[in-house]
Amino acid sequence: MSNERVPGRDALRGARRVVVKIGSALLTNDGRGLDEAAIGGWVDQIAALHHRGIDVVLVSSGAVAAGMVRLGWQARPAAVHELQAAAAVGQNGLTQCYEHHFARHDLLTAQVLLTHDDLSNRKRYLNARSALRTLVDLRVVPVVNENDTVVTDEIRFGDNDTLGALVANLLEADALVILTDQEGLFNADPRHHPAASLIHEGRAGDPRLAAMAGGGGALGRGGMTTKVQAARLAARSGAVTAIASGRQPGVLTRLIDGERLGTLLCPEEAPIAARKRWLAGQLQVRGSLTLDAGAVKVLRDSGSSLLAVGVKMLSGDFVRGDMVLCVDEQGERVAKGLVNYGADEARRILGQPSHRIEAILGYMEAPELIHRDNLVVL
Ligand SMILES: Nc1ncnc2c1ncn2[C@@H]1O[C@H](COP(=O)(O)OP(=O)(O)O)[C@@H](O)[C@H]1O
Ligand SMILES: N[C@@H](CCC(=O)OP(=O)(O)O)C(=O)O
Repeated sequence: MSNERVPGRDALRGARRVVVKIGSALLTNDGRGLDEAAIGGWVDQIAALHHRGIDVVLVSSGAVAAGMVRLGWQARPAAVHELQAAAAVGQNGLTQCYEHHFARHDLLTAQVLLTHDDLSNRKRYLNARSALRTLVDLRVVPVVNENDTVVTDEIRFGDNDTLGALVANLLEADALVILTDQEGLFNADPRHHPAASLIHEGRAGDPRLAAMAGGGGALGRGGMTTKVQAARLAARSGAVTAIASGRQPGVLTRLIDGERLGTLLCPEEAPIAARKRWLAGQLQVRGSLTLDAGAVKVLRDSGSSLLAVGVKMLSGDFVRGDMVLCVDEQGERVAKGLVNYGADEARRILGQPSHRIEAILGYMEAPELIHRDNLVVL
């Protein structure tokens, strides 16, 4: 065990929002039914992080594997209708198990089942995003899985590593933690190469990693190939990805404490710069804010956050977390960013100093209208 400081590990240490993905092999103890004791242990760690104020969203596989055990099937079926049936049976068990363990910590869970279609269709993407954000704001722990009973090949993610990365993008999470049955990414599959060595840190986009990663075991689907791809996807919105063994005691809390466990894959650029590039690439804006000359100057010259006091007008029907365009009084584009207040609330606090927000709205979501980490100057 090493406590040596490694730069990328600081991003994990400072994480405020984390997506944790747990794979089938771990959850079902290699196919022997849901491993209740292990699940209880991960839930204890997630609850500890939650009580520290860190938002945790869980992406849990295991529906098909748990359903197979409940139905007494020895091998993963190939037929889609049988996979769907197994998933329907197993998802029930998963939900019960998480609900039971989180209840020990007085935490509520919510089952969120998604398909690829839900995230590629703009309207459904926004619905999924606002539902997940609302759950997180309510301090509920969302437990996400693919909606296996309705997926067909065209609309399936196929693996929950990808789903985990897309959820990290959706929620602008700081980190994606993928728990699996190996210590991390090795330079060759350790099941076939016992002398393979662990990669401690790497760049998410490094093509050499993809070459080292192989396919998965009998229960899982994607192996390391999809985990490395997921790290690359997560890096688009600035999230770091850790791949680590779910069997390491206290793995989640130790990772978030910055301990050098598993494999850490970082965005090519610093997380904030990566997030800004991703923001700049988001085409859809839901509204616009007209800034006064002072606000334009501080955004351009000092990279400051945007405060309501510097906004003169707004248009559009946006909700908290939507992308809006900031323009100057001549209508020139100045910046784009994710707003902390929906249009109705924003209208009420326009031109007001931040210390008045609570008196006007009855609560304060954040002192700034757009935080500088979520703002990109054009
Ligand atoms: N380079 C590698 N390093 C580590 N594991 C690898 C590598 N290449 C392939 N694997 C395989 O990936 C498996 C984990 O992926 P998978 O079976 O899909 O698990 P999960 O259910 O956690 O997603 C490991 O058990 C291992 O055999
Ligand atoms: N939605 C599927 C997950 C399939 C999957 O990606 O499994 P894994 O590779 O173990 O994460 C299930 O719950 O069985």
